[in-house]
Amino acid sequence: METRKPVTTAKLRKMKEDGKPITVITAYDYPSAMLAEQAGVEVILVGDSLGNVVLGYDSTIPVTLDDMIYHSKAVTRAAKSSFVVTDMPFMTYHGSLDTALRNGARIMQEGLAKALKLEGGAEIVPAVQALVQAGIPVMAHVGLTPQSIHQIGGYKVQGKNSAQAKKLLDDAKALEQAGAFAIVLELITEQLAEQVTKQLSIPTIGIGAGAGCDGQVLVFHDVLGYGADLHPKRFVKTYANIGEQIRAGIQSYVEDVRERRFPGPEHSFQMEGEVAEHLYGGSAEPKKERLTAGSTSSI
Ligand SMILES: Nc1nc(=O)c2c([nH]1)NC[C@@H]1CN(c3ccc(C(=O)N[C@@H](CCC(=O)O)C(=O)O)cc3)CN21
Ligand SMILES: CC(C)C(=O)C(=O)O
Repeated sequence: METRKPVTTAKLRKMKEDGKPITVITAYDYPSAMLAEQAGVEVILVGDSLGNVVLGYDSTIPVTLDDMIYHSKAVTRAAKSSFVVTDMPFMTYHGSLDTALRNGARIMQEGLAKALKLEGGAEIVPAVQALVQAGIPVMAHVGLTPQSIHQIGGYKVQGKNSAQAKKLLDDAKALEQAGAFAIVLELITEQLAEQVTKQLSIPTIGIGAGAGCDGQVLVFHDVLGYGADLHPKRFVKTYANIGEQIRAGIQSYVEDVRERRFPGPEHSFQMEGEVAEHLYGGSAEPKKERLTAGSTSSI
């Protein structure tokens, strides 16, 4: 069905040059990645936001390297042509470069991601350089960096005063210089994001950063209205309400079982008459109780 050529970093760069918006969504498992792939996104991000939306933590800090690898494995099995980027989680690319390289290698070799994403500015340039020199594409991430939430003190717009805006622009340039192939701009003003986008030649991918970025990323569960951690956020647009559909579906199932409407004869297997005869001397008629209750199941 999907005949698209695999997306590459070169293609993303070309899209920026051609002014074509780059589409990115997170995914954390096989079916969600399969649906994102079929919908035609260029990039699937295995974000450490899985800590919030899949694992039920209240930040991304508890997410481990093994968590990221486990979810990457499921996503990369489904993503035939989308470019899969996986977050390096909290504190796995700090300290020695050797540790950053070893952790990055595990995500690439076991998770089969095509690139890694790292949060931070100039301070992570050595880690970005080391990974890029090892042949790994790196996506940078500046602005609101949720792994530093306790230092930042809240999920609020970053780079608002001129000194902070200048620092963010300098960080972005340093990350491009270090070899990053793209950069996420999270929760910054539209004007600052436009400046960064103009001054860099690598694509900028915005979340809560306005319309001037080269691409946009949102969290799967936010886009679809699916489950936990869904207090409304200004920068999110919700395109479906699958949480409601899932709850209603489960409720119908529960009611059908309680009212003996499920399973119906079409979901059940009948014994051969002579086996029934040998077993209990009866006929192989389906259960009486169910016949009187009737079946209302659809499909
Ligand atoms: N479900 C989900 N979606 C995300 O986008 C997301 C996560 N989880 N977890 C990891 C980080 C955390 N993120 C967040 C979380 C909250 C806000 C938030 O409440 N923002 C306020 C803006 C506050 C201000 O005006 O400064 C908002 O109303 O959007 C923003 C980003 C983005 N990431
Ligand atoms: C929100 C995106 C950019 C992210 O970093 C994540 O999903 O963890």
